[in-house]
Amino acid sequence: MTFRARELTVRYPGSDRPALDCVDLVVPEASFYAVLGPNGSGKSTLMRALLGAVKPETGTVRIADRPLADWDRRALARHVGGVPQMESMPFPVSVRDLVAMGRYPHLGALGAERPDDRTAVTHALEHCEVSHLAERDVQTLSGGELQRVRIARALAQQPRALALDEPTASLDIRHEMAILQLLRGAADEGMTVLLITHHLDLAARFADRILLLDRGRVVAEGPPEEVYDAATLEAVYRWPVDVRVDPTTRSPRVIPLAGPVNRSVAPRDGHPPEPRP
Ligand SMILES: Nc1ncnc2c1ncn2[C@@H]1O[C@H](COP(=O)(O)OP(=O)(O)OP(=O)(O)O)[C@@H](O)[C@H]1O
Repeated sequence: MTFRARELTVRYPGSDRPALDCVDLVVPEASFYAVLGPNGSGKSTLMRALLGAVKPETGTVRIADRPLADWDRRALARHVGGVPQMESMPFPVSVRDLVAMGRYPHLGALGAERPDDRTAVTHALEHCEVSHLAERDVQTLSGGELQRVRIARALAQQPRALALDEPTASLDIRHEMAILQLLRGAADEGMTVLLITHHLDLAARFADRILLLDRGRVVAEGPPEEVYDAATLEAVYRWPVDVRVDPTTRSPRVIPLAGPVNRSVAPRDGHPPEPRP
């Protein structure tokens, strides 16, 4: 499934500047597409606009060549999944039941689970290595465990396109790599994966294409080797960097250099901090 946006502009109520400013993008079918950019550059807003969660001021979104507005909400939920950056868990619910919610758009009129639904839930729990937590209340999970459960819910949905907003932000190295490999494999098998991340090196390693946003605008778009230009990244992130090809992964690696600010937390009048007791 392809995501297409044309001249997409989103402005939040009361805001003097748009969060997204005339953004064009094409996320090709069966690709792994990463969206990068500094804090507040519009990445989450782009994901919300592509999934119909915020209404653009101007511009259009098409999913699988059909305007977003023409999609039946239930059909859209069957085909397109999303893992938002944050989500509160206000009610006690077991991990298995939360992951099973990913099956809702597929259930029949009576809402009864079929063997296919149970298999999808079991596989999703396994893929995200949370089967051992299946009976736990989600409110008792650690940050990384909950993150993996939320990804499992999206996988249980078996969408044809999946958008994820910083899904590995609280994961350790093993689980982060496992999830990225899983998403890469899903893209190779036909799923369209849209990933928002701050991990420049991992994005370069796993993604086919990168969209770089700054202050709501597209600064660069293309394969990682093209987008990862040191001068461009320095200008966007306002921090000096070096870009090298990693000899092991053969993908670009961004090395943040010593920066111009925040070198010390000592008081500005020159007095050293009080000694600790
Ligand atoms: N609901 C909202 N109401 C008003 N302004 C908002 C709202 N959501 C986001 N914004 C603003 O829109 C801009 C883009 O926010 P967005 O969350 O899309 O950035 P982001 O690139 O995902 O940032 P981060 O890397 O910090 O998650 C920011 O200036 C933000 O403060």
